[in-house]
Amino acid sequence: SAAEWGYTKRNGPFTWAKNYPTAAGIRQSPVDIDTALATSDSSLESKPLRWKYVPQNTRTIVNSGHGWRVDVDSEGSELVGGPLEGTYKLQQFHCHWGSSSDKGSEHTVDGQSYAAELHLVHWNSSKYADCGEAADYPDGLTVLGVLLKVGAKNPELQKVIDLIPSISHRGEKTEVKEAIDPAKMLPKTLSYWTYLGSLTVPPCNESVTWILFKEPVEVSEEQLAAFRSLRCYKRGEECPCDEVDGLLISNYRPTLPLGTRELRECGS
Ligand SMILES: Cc1cc(C)cc(S(N)(=O)=O)c1
Ligand SMILES: [Zn+2]
Repeated sequence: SAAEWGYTKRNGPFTWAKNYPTAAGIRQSPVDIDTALATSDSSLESKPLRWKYVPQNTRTIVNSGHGWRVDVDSEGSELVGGPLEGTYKLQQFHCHWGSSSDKGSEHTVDGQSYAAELHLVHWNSSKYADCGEAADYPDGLTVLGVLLKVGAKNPELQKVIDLIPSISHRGEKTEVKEAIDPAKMLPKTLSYWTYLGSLTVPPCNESVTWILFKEPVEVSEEQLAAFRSLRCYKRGEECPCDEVDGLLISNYRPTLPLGTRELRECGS
């Protein structure tokens, strides 16, 4: 419907606050990472970030109309340590990109955009029953962010790309037959920045502890082009968005002010 949020002039990030007032809050994401502001924190260094994923638990990939999303059976996964209290479980992962590879990441670093950004969404299973409930609490969610830059073809992400033709239109979904290992999409060095923020999509709940790895991971131009071949409208319907024939060529939210929030870092 026309009211549906998106990334075009008519329904894009600058219109979201109309229907989703939280989008105008003071704990919003993404933000520009001003590396000079980051404070290193010994407590982060003393509790290394640790994760365990079950590749066989990656279930389905869906075209949400806002991008692709791989839904995961949370059982057996866990993320602990670093800034986190308790255990978080993996719920889904997805990506944000731009119409050309000079932009597309959601977070920027000292004003620099990357070509894309991968998000692994986790929910606090120590305190809440599921992701939906957790999304309503300030300590409910944690998203691991990975900056993607143009380079070599990413073999693990290629398993996602191979499925894109079968979810070309909004609402289409398919089984993930070949297990995708989220751990293989993370950078080698585990240095990261962390701050308290929000979902970067409506309703923009202010319930996310962001952990953004410092080291970018490579993805090829062809793989980025595949992301941009997704359509934002349903098969058989005409294109509601004023994008080039409804292609999802860009789905990143511009940065919001960090304000008085603390930005911490772990590792060089
Ligand atoms: C829970 C959730 C859902 C979606 C679609 C996207 C996010 S994000 N971009 O904040 O990682 C979080
Ligand atoms: Zn995201």
